[in-house]
Amino acid sequence: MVKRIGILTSGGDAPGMNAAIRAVTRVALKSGVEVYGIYDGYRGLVEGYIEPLTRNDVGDIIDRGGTILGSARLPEFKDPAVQEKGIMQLRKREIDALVVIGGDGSYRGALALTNQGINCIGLPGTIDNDITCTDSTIGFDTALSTVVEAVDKLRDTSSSHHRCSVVEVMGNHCGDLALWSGIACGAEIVITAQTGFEETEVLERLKEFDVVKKKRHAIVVISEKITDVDAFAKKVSLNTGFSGRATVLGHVQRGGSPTPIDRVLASRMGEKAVDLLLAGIGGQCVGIKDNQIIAVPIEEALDMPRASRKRLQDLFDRLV
Ligand SMILES: Nc1ncnc2c1ncn2[C@@H]1O[C@H](COP(=O)(O)OP(=O)(O)OP(=O)(O)O)[C@@H](O)[C@H]1O
Ligand SMILES: O=P(O)(O)OC[C@H]1O[C@](O)(CO)[C@@H](O)[C@@H]1O
Ligand SMILES: [Mg+2]
Repeated sequence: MVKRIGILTSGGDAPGMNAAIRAVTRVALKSGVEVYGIYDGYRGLVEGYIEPLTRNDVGDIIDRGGTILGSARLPEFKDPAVQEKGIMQLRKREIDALVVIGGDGSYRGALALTNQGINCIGLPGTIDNDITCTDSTIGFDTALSTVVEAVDKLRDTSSSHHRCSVVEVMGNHCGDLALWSGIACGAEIVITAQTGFEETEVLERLKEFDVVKKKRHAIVVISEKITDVDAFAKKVSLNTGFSGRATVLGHVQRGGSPTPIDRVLASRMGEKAVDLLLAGIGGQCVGIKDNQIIAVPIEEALDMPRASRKRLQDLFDRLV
């Protein structure tokens, strides 16, 4: 029977991580399990930056963005010798299981620990929505709201000045933030790793929005890591009737108070993580499918091909 669990947040932070920390802590404490907060992700695990969490420690945080535990990226954690140091820190404190809130990279660390005898459960805390086994990750809905609010504002000023706003959004290699916000904002063009990027074709389409459709503005939402948006905006100015402006939304997308949807999702997922650990289960990650909270082996989750977004992309095309 598990007596003491640890919890850490790892990788890029995401709004709703605090709600998950709160849920895990409170559900565990109510089940008679002690909870230890591990600070700064796997770095804190390896260095022993670990403190007990009480019910009050996780009070007043459900509405707060970021993570009270701090997060970090520690590439060295791929090394089994470094993992061993983390395991020693847990054994010293008789912590026998762990909840890891993070993205796919963090899940790989959780899997490695599970394979060495520390049961870990992964919760999908990332704005990228790039964990295939779940319809939504914790933080995606909030980041999407942030993007939508920003793009709506850019549309106002773009319209006034007959401009094309090229808006770069995060997502790592996942185009969900771009596609969802493109639909929600009525963007003219969405570019993701899945759509591909043919510069001359995009410029031709922009000319058509200007000359044929007589649009006062054009919004191009583009996923990060595809092209240099400043250089592309200059080409828009040179080759179309719009004057181009690039906006990189950047880390503003990672902050802010989580939406109610993210708070509830995080609470439901946190509860599931504790229930799995209480049942002696590790090496799984929690997801939501068709509004049901599920658990999938981490290995399977990491191997799943990304779900096709063709239907949503087709919808976007029909709405333009
Ligand atoms: N193969 C691996 N084995 C062990 N640990 C890993 C592995 N890959 C990543 N990690 C650990 O997980 C941390 C977070 O991974 P990563 O930077 O990929 O972010 P993430 O969890 O995918 O979140 P996000 O992509 O949302 O920022 C890494 O810094 C490293 O400490
Ligand atoms: O905060 P950092 O380390 O610059 O990482 C940025 C990356 O993290 C994320 O915000 C979350 O994975 C990605 O969208 C982005 O590519
Ligand atoms: Mg990732």
